[in-house]
Amino acid sequence: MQTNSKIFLGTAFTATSISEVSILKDHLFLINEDGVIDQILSPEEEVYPSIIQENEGKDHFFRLAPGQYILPGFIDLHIHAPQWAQSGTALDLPLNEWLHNYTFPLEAKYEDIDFAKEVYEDLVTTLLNNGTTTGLYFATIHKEASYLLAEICAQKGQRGLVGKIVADDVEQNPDYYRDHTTEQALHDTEEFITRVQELAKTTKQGVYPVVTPRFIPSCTDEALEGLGRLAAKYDTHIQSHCSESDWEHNYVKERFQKNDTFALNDFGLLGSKSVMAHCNHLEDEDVRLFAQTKTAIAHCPLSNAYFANGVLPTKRFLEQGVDIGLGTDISAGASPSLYDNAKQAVVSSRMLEDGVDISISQDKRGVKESRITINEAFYLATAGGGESLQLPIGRLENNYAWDIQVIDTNVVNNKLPVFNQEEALEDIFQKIMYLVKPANIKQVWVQGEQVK
Ligand SMILES: O=c1[nH]c(=O)c2nc[nH]c2[nH]1
Repeated sequence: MQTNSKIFLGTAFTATSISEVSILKDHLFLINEDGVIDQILSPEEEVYPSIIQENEGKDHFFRLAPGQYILPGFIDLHIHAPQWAQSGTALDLPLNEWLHNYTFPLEAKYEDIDFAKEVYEDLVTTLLNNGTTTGLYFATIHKEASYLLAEICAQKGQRGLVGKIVADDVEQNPDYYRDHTTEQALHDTEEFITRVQELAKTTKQGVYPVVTPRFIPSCTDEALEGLGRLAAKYDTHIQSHCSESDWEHNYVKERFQKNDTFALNDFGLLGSKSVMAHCNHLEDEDVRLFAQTKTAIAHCPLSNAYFANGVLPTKRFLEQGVDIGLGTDISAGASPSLYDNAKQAVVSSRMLEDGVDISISQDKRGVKESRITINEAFYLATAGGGESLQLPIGRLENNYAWDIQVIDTNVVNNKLPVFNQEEALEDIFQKIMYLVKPANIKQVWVQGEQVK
């Protein structure tokens, strides 16, 4: 091993397929200077005892305590950073009214860089404390505050993918919160991309600029076209909202006589580095287009309960070959925790399968074979997020980044109900997924560096 590298000894869980979680009991994880997993050794390997003997007690050797476990860090595919300031409030209106009555007035305040600093620092720290090692963020229309968010991710050690929002349509956006010309919106986006790409050169874990049309209703055709061109020119990630609610889905159909997916594709906004939030209203041809273009979905189950007018058929879309990860969608989803969203993804899928209106006969009430398991929700929060972003993250495998959370099941203020020292590790894993709180997340590491 190279010098200055790190070695971890402990039991870990990692997704090896959409439905399978592999248990790496008492394994050694050898991490290189770039913060990448170099080797994973099981106790059966010949060199295993000698590596422990040579390294135990040194600064770079980390042995987990009894009751502690390693999980990959979570990957949050959809966060509205400015909306952290209203999380847990203002969820009483449908999407378009919510945007105009609460969200645009709040986001307009991020012209004030001091306000942005206060909120963004608190949010990035909170997400790290919840085990989120990578975040895909919408900022606001303001280029300075958007850049500040990328800087804060860089400083705090989180892998941040950040977009300056574009919203230039005079009809759909209020005067007080709008890109005032399309040219300015595209110019600011290009400047933002090049500045963040410069910042990335000095950031171990990576920060990435993301081309971010808020959603089709916010943008003129010229802006959407220009953003497609910028994404291609700089090979950036792309994010937006797609077919989220009945209102939004129908608005796009009326404007373009086609669905969101095909309109976005015409503007060059679908592709292997594109992540579209929600997508609850996709039809079969839309799903095929996503699979063909390798466009991913950010599934935000808590938010969907308020704004989507339906449940994402996660199981079916996964079977149709679409990459899917999980998003908190702060603040349409009030919780900063992907644990909460993983649980909700399971719950929502069960309700979709069974149906909810008992006045309808049982055989017609639900959508058969829709349920997902907690293993599948774990896949979405980890490996699925990595696939969606096309980054080597979200799995404990050679050549993946050492982005992990150390879970302590024995903390005083949230001890998990493990009473039998011989309890099956499969069951302990499920208890972790259902019951962990930030207090249990003892350490967080990103790209081989400790950030909590
Ligand atoms: O959940 C959502 N949050 C938003 O901020 C937003 N903007 C457009 N569509 C949206 N959906």
